[in-house]
Amino acid sequence: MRATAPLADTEIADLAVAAIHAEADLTPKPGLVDRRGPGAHTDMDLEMLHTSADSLHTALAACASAAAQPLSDAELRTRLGEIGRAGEHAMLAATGQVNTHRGTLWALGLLSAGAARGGDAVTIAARLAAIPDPYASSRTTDKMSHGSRVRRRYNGSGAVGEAQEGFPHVRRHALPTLRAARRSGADEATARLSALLALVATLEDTCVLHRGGPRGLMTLQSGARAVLNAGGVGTAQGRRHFNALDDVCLTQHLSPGGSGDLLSATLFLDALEKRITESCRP
Ligand SMILES: CC(C)(COP(=O)(O)OP(=O)(O)OC[C@H]1O[C@@H](n2cnc3c(N)ncnc32)[C@H](O)[C@@H]1O)[C@@H](O)C(=O)NCCC(=O)NCCS
Ligand SMILES: Nc1ncnc2c1ncn2[C@@H]1O[C@H](COP(=O)(O)OP(=O)(O)OP(=O)(O)O)[C@@H](O)[C@H]1O
Repeated sequence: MRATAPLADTEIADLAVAAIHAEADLTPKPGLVDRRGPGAHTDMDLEMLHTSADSLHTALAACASAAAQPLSDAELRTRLGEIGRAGEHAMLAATGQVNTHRGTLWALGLLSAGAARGGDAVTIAARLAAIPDPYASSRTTDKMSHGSRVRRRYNGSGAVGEAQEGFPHVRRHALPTLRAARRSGADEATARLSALLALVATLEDTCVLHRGGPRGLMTLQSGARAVLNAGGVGTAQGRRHFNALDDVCLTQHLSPGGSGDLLSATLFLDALEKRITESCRP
C-alpha cells in the first residue's frame, strides 16, 4: 500500500470492524460460519460473529490511537500486546468464551496501528510484528493455543510469520484476485469468494492443520485451487468444485479460519485504500 496521511483512530476501527462483518456475512464460504449456518463449527454462529466483531472496535481503535502517539516502535509493540490481550478478553466475554476472532484481532490490530502511524500500513505492521513482545512469556493462553502446538509440530510460522513477512498471502494472492475478479465483471460477493479461495489455496493455515493435519491442509488447498482453475464459482465447473470443497469441509470437520482472518485483512486494506484515494481527490 502506498504512503499516505494517517486517518483518525475511530475511522480506522470503523473500517476494520466493517471488514470483519463483511467477511462473516460473505456467503457461501467453505467450512466457515456464514449466512447459511455455522459451517464446520459447533460452538459459534453468525450472530455471535457479529457480536464479536463489534466487541473488537475498542481494541482496534486503541491500537490506532497508540500508533498515533510519539512512541518508539518498541514502546508501541509493548502497548499493542497489552491492548491485544485486553481485546481478546473482551471478545471472549462477548462470546461466552468462544474464540471467534483471535487471529482477526492480531492481523487487524497490527494493520490498524500501521494505518494510523502514517506511511505504508503493511510495512509498518510487519515491522511491529517482528519486535518481540516483552510480556509474551507471561501469556498463559498462547502456551495452550492450538496454533502454538501445531506450529511446533509442523514447523509452520502461522499468524505471527504471516504478519512479520508483511502479509504476503494478502498482497500476492487475495488483493490481486479480488481486483482481477472485479475487473473481469464479477459481482462483489463472487470477487470476495475468489479472494478467499486464493488464500485457502496457498496458506498454511494452523486452524486446518490442527483439525486435519497435513492431509487436511492439502485437501483444502487443492480443492480451492480446482475452483480457481475452473474460472471461479461463476462457472458451472467452478461451482461443482466449490460444492465438493464445501462438502469436504463439513464431512471432515475442516475450516480455513486463518484464511477467514486474512480475507478480513484484505477487505480492510482494500477499503482503506479506497478511503484514502477519495480523501486525496480535489
Ligand atoms: C500469537 C497470536 C497470533 C496467537 O497465537 P497462536 O499460537 O494461536 O497463533 P497461530 O498463528 O497458530 O493462529 C492464531 C489464529 O490466526 C489464524 N491463522 C492461522 N494460520 C494462519 C496463517 N498461516 N496466517 C495468518 N493467520 C493464520 C487463525 O485464525 C488462528 O486461530 C496472537 O493472537 C497474539 O500474539 N496475541 C497477543 C496479543 C498481541 O500481541 N496483539 C497485538 C495486536 S492486537
Ligand atoms: N467466518 C468465520 N467462521 C469461523 N471462524 C472464522 C471466521 N473468520 C475467521 N475465523 C477465524 O477462525 C478461528 C476459529 O477457528 P477454530 O474454531 O478452528 O479455532 P479454535 O477455536 O482454535 O479450534 P477448534 O474450534 O478446532 O477447537 C477464529 O479465531 C477466527 O479468527
